[in-house]
Amino acid sequence: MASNNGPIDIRIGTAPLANPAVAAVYQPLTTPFGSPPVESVTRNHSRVPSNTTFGDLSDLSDRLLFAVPKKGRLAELTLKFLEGADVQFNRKNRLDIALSTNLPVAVVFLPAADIPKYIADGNVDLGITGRDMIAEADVKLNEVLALGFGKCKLCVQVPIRSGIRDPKDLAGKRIVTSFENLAKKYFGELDSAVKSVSPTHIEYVSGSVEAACALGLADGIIDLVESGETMRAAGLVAIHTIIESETVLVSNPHTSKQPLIDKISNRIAGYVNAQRYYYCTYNAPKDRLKEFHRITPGKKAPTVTPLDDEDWVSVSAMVEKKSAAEIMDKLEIAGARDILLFALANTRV
Ligand SMILES: Nc1ncnc2c1ncn2[C@@H]1O[C@H](COP(=O)(O)OP(=O)(O)OP(=O)(O)O)[C@@H](O)[C@H]1O
Ligand SMILES: O=P(O)(O)OC[C@H]1O[C@H](OP(=O)(O)OP(=O)(O)O)[C@H](O)[C@@H]1O
Repeated sequence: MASNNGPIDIRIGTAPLANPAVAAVYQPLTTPFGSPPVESVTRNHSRVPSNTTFGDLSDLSDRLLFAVPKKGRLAELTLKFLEGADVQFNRKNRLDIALSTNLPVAVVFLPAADIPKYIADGNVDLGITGRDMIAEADVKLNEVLALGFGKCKLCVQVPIRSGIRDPKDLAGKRIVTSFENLAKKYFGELDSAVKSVSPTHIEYVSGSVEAACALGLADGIIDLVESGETMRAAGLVAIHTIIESETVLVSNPHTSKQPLIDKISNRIAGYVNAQRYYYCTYNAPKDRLKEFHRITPGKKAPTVTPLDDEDWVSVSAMVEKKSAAEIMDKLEIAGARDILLFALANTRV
């Protein structure tokens, strides 16, 4: 995770600068932690040399800017959500801004840790990132939708062999983390509560946090835990959860693009819903329909269609993925035949 310490000079993309339209967008930018903000570069044409033509990019200011993680574990899955919402775009090699070809949207690829601040400052309208990143950036955003992936906990961890099991026993000691602000807040309060003589020392590292204790750099760490495998492999144990996180769709509360945000978030909600269900269809003996109704009640009720055999009907219903195998077993035992399970591309409720 990137540090939020002070201005960092970044470039949205690197090359090629030969095309003046592209060069206009490739001005060196500063992050929202410095100035000028991205918006003034990408949307304010006065910063662009007068002989520059924007070409395809001239309408950027009319587009909804949609920030997505450019790398890391959220990046690939996030693209599936854009596909699910039918936000089509062509991303040119190494370009970090891609214009949608079917919606007035520009997709902006940014580090997940920077997305909350860009949205809060109005530099982009909509974005996908982790709740942990939003808490660390300490900004107020509209949470539009939880996306059902990237679930993890931010935990205080200590070496198992240290014997420490109460975070209060870390007051005044050394903590290493990528979540510097949350760590300072948590241990600041803890130091006051236990009236620690010296403040807990918080050290920022950008990755491989779990190595810090073994290397003698820390008495404890604050890091993300999902399966707990990384933690256990490093001989650590979690002694407190600071926040629970999940990947979320978030927007700027003052955006002028609300109608388009509603349209896109509705489509993404349909896609999220589709990930939870399968569509199940099977043939069932007509005289036992009540029993099948109980096994697959569907969202409202199962669809029952007559077959060219008066003793049998075709039944279809949505079933939750997590219990799909169990349901298929029950259907088969109850006498259903030709049981088929289909993945859903999208849904509307
Ligand atoms: N093990 C995990 N399980 C589930 N979600 C996770 C896990 N680790 C991280 N996340 C989520 O993914 C987000 C991005 O994590 P990632 O490690 O990809 O960070 P990054 O800084 O964007 O990328 P990189 O580590 O490659 O620099 C985290 O803020 C968190 O919301
Ligand atoms: O509980 P687990 O399932 O083991 O997942 C937790 C690990 O996942 C993340 O690291 P990541 O793999 O993204 O690498 P990083 O340490 O370089 O950020 C996080 O920082 C933990 O180290």
